[in-house]
Amino acid sequence: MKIALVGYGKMGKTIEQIALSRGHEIVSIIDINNPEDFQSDAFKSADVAIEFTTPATAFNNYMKCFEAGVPVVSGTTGWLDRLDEVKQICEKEGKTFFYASNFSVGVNIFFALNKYLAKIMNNFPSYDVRMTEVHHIHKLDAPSGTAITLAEGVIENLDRKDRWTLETAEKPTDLPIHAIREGEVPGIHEIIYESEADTISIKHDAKSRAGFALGAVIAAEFTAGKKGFLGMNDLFHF
Ligand SMILES: NC(=O)C1=CN([C@@H]2O[C@H](COP(=O)(O)OP(=O)(O)OC[C@H]3O[C@@H](n4cnc5c(N)ncnc54)[C@H](O)[C@@H]3O)[C@@H](O)[C@H]2O)C=CC1
Ligand SMILES: O=C(O)C1=N[C@H](C(=O)O)C[C@H](O)C1
Repeated sequence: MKIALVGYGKMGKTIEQIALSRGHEIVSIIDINNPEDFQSDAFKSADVAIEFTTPATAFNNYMKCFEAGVPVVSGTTGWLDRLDEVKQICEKEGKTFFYASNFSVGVNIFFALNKYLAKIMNNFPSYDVRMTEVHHIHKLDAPSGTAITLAEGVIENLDRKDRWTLETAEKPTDLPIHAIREGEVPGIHEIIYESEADTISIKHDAKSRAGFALGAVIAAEFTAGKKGFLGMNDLFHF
């Protein structure tokens, strides 16, 4: 498969290694200094573009990929206020877009576990819930996209919570997310339920970026040749 990389930072470089090891060809690499390459024949020849850039640049990159007729797989976080626009473009204009706040298989198992635990906790009101996420100091957004997805999973399934907040809960129905930035941590997410009697927590701790990158390449293999708005539920049928 012919892959274009949009964003050649920590994730772009890890994805390149994994894509090559799975027999794919990297036909174009676009970073901040060569946006004109979106119009190149090499970029247009790609079966799929894998986009990992920044919250401020992702949406514009998607539009450039769509204009070039190249399906997009993206994991960039912090831009989801424009998610509905992208979904509408896919629906109305027949474009292809695969999004995941976290591509790691382990985190997607963890998402399912989080929802199940939240459902159980409806019967146990003595437990309050909070979340913690830890990432490297270079990360631009807080809370992480994964933490937001986890918070949405709790809110959809636990009747006593109706929104997430960063750091402090303003009312009992808030789910607070504590975001820590330290060293080169690839990503840790923990959901903590605490009562007077005890604490129950579930935690995912990424050992490196390899799991995210492998998931993104598997998603790209799945996406090539498909139409519409796609996500990890389409891939793994959770
Ligand atoms: N969904 C997932 O599984 C994962 C998502 N991420 C997200 O992916 C994004 C990127 O993460 P990293 O690679 O660690 O960041 P990074 O900072 O190492 O790389 C970002 C790259 O994008 C480039 N860039 C900036 N503006 C651009 C533009 N207009 N066009 C093209 N390239 C541009 C930068 O020069 C840089 O090389 C972040 O939003 C992060 O939260 C990171 C890991 C996993
Ligand atoms: O910026 C990162 O590094 C990561 N970002 C994603 C997020 O915001 O959830 C996924 C992963 O946690 C690493």
